[in-house]
Amino acid sequence: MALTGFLVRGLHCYRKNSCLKTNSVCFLQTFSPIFQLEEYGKLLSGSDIAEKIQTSLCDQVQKFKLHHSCFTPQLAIVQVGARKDSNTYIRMKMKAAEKIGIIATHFCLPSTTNQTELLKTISHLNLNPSVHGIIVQMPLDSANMIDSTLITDSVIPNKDVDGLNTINQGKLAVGDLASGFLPCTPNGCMELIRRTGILIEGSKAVVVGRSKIVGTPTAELLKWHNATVTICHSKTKNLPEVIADADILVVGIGQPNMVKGDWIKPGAVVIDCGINSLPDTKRSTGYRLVGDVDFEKARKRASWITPVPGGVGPMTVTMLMKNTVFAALKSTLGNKV
Ligand SMILES: Nc1nc2c(c(=O)[nH]1)N[C@@H](CN(C=O)c1ccc(C(=O)N[C@@H](CCC(=O)O)C(=O)O)cc1)CN2
Repeated sequence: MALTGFLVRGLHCYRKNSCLKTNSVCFLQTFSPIFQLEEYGKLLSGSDIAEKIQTSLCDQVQKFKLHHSCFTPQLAIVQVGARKDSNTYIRMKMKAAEKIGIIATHFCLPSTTNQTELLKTISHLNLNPSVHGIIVQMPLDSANMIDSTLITDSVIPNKDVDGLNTINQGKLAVGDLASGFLPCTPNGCMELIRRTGILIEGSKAVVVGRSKIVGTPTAELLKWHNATVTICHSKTKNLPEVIADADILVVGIGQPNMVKGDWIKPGAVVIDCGINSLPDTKRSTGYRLVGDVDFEKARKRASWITPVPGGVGPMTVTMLMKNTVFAALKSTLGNKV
């Protein structure tokens, strides 16, 4: 391990106490720096953090039920078509909801569904007072042309637990992080970054990708947490040089192993939002999942790095659950939340 990497890690770890998967940060702060001379960045396990948050959400729901016996958060998951990946994600959402005490209902519409029919389904859910949160699983797998922005905008803002409605995205754009819903993957990324203990304020953050679901809102969140943010996209020149300056790197471009390990600044926190499936004949499934970052090489330079699978994905599901519980609390307590 290069000395620079070791020093950066030392500083980074010293800044703030953090609640982590392992007790490694406290360990580093308390004992001899020699223990910092490890060769690899620490794994930032979204699976472990997600499990802890889900347990705490479950406790909150149970406690609240003691005072409001009829309190049961309800989530409607709307799917068009039957994409295999979407089926997997919806199964994960249903499982998490059950664990927490949220009633999740899956509305599975055929791929022949047209825009008018989909809008009608959403309108019913908007009007149903027992439904607190609505998510339309993306991408839509329809044989018809459907305007996905029109669809996400048709979910009323106070049930938009996906945070993709233009009203909620607008709130985020102007720095109102409290009154609406934050989109799930970006909120999950922030939670992961916070748990490393890195000081976000004043840090240099680079976000690769400008999608509505990941890149753009993550950049907004980092900006409102006082990082200096650079957004990169397909037309960015000198991407490796821009990435080399990042204390915090968030990547969401959907291109397997696109970000190379030697582009990473030693000591950087690396959050990989990519979930790409590559053929792998050695596995019974016939494929393996990889992120957008070349994990094996990047972990030799990063201070913290998320794996794929088990990184950002489980946090996305968990933030959806958190938003749903919040939506149910708001609808029960009104402005007192
Ligand atoms: N309306 C939305 N659509 C989509 C969103 C979203 O936030 N809102 N995000 C993604 C899909 N997604 C949630 O919907 C999601 C993606 C990945 C995971 C996850 O936990 N993945 C596992 C691997 C699962 C596997 O075996 O394939 C992991 O990374 O460990 C959860 C949710 C696009 N659509």
